[in-house]
Amino acid sequence: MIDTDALDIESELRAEIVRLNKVVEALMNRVEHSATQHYSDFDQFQTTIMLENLVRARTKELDAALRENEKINRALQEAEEKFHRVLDQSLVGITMIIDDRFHYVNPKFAAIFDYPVDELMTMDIMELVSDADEPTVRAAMQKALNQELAKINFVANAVRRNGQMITVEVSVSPAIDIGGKPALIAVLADISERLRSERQVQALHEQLQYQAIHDPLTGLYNRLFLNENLERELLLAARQSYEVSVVMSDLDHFKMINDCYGHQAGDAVLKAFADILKRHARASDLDCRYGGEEFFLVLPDTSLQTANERAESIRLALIAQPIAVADISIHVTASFGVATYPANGLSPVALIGAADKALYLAKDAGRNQVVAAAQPLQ
Ligand SMILES: Nc1nc2c(ncn2[C@@H]2O[C@H](COP(=O)(O)OP(=O)(O)OP(=O)(O)O)[C@@H](O)[C@H]2O)c(=O)[nH]1
Repeated sequence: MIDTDALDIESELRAEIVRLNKVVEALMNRVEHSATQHYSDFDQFQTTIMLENLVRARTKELDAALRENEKINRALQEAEEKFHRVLDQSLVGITMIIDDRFHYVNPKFAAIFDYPVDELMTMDIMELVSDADEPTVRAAMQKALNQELAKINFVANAVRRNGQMITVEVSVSPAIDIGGKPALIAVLADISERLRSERQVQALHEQLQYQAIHDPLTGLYNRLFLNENLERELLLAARQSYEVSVVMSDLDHFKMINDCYGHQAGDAVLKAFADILKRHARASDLDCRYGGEEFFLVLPDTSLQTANERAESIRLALIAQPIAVADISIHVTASFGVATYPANGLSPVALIGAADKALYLAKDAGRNQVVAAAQPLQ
């Protein structure tokens, strides 16, 4: 930007110096002319010398003022050059907007939107804003024009020259006066890549959290999750005085399935049984793979009898659904041991022990059956 005031002063000073030099020249001519014409007297000569001295002194002052002005101009030019260099090298986009049009954009701003600077200077700023975010941008600009806040920050979706959508973070300062018009200065950064990375990190974080507490084969909770949560369930039950039942189940002769049909078929059976458990679980239940072919259900606010009935319906569902693996259909059964807090155990270890004991009894009694923990444990 050129400082027109400084140029005006300089040309005025130069004009006055020229005018004064002409005055000196005219006076000298007059003295010489008077002397040759024999009209001069001593007073006239004195006055002329005095005037000449005055004019020379004034010329000197003006010369000094001119040099000072040149110095100021040079300083201004240097400051402007430095300012432009900073703007040119800025890693954020910077623009000045007057009447919704670009009055200035730095190279980074043009690079963010992939437009040549000249083309941007012919555009309305809303051409860069996504339709959905136009109201947000308009509202922010209005606030800046109204001088409502020291700084207005917002995030909006914008459109590059090739139509690609990007997300930009914008900071707009309150309007300043440029040539009698309100001008907005906005600083902007393309945060699309940062948002993408943040979303990836978030997704990875969620995936790791999921993997930490789930069994990868069946998608059920794992034993770690059960250990961390059963105690909490029992504490809640104690506080609110309700029963918590647990069901431990184990596929019958599972080793034979592996041996006869292969490990992959065994995996398919484990998955199919897990799906049955998921279908039979309420939102408040915990369905876990306890290990190998052993599974565990925690049923809050459920009596021993209800838990027994629910285990029975799972047993029947498994029988009713032969598991298809490739072109064969595998018939599988499972045994179940049921125990209830507080009757069969007060701690997670005691409760799991009671269910395990009942399961052992079910296996021992010929498998494919549900056995409830018979006697309250001490
Ligand atoms: N396919 C597959 N097999 C597994 C997995 N985890 C454990 N097993 C197998 O499960 C079988 C468990 O066998 P056992 O503990 O003898 O029990 P079982 O054959 O089911 O006999 P009972 O429980 O007495 O009815 C073993 O052969 C393990 O190798 C798994 O993730 N996938």
